[in-house]
Amino acid sequence: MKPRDRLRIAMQKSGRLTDPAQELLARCGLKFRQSRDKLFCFGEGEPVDLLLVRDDDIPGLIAEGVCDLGIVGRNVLREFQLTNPDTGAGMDELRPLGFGHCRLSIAVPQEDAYDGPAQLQGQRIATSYPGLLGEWLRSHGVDAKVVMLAGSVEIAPRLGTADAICDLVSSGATLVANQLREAVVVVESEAVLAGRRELPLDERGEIAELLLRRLDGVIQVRDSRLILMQAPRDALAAITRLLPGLPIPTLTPVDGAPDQVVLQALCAGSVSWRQLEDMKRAGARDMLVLPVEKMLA
Ligand SMILES: Nc1ncnc2c1ncn2[C@@H]1O[C@H](COP(=O)(O)OP(=O)(O)OP(=O)(O)O)[C@@H](O)[C@H]1O
Ligand SMILES: O=P(O)(O)OC[C@H]1O[C@H](OP(=O)(O)OP(=O)(O)O)[C@H](O)[C@@H]1O
Ligand SMILES: [Mg+2]
Repeated sequence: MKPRDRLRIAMQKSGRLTDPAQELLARCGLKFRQSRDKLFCFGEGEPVDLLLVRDDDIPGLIAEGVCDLGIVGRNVLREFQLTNPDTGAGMDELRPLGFGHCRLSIAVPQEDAYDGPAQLQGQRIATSYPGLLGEWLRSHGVDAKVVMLAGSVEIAPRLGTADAICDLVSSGATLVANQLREAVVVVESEAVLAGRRELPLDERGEIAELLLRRLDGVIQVRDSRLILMQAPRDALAAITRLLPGLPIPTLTPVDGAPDQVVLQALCAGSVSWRQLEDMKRAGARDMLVLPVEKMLA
């Protein structure tokens, strides 16, 4: 393979992870020129290009060295690692990304009660995730038959081809529509940044490090709010106790009002109206709550 000096990131071409992944990369300052076939996007500014593919292909592309990093569901990454132990061993989940939340769960027909793993002994379980299901069954000492299906897994019990299923669940609506009940969670999933455990030691490694630092800055502040207010000094203790995430505020004196300060704090999580009203009752005024775009410590 020809050596590359540009970093290449794989992401889903079209699906649930596409928009949030694109938005995340944009927040990291990456801009791409879309090529005509829209499978390869050349990065403008930073030497980082994008490959748009089926999500199932992402771990393999990283393992083969075609891409350096990928944005993919933990469910897909782990399944690849379990079913490709040799190539999958050097791969890692570098960062959880906080979107694409779902879970891989075992579900049984609604009329069946679920009273533990032993109930699945000898049953046929339909899934697109034989690696993850197989690992769960082994670790719970259950001997069951794994029935592999590429899609529409939820219909298998009604067709009589399986007794239970193991598939992704988000709202649970698909399970209900197929008269199934969620019995047990096998994996909690979200989108992750996947990559090889050892980043390349060359220029690409340096770009990857830079990207990881930017990503950390974006992830860290994504749910944060900067709060500004004026407050009497003697109310500071009470107000600080009301700040979400209990941050240590920065205080600035107010000219001509020695008993007052301007308080600034980075709060983890949003600040509700109720919290603002409580702070106002404690003596705060002129409160501003601002979203935070980036952070570099
Ligand atoms: N309700 C959900 N159902 C399925 N996956 C979800 C859900 N919510 C989040 N996800 C996550 O989004 C990922 C991509 O889901 P999507 O349905 O877009 O994939 P796909 O149909 O396999 O797409 P592709 O065409 O790329 O193969 C899943 O692997 C999972 O990690
Ligand atoms: O708990 P819910 O919110 O109902 O989501 C779960 C369903 O979503 C996914 O299917 P998707 O809609 O992507 O269809 P597909 O499997 O045909 O791609 C998944 O395979 C489940 O069937
Ligand atoms: Mg797929």
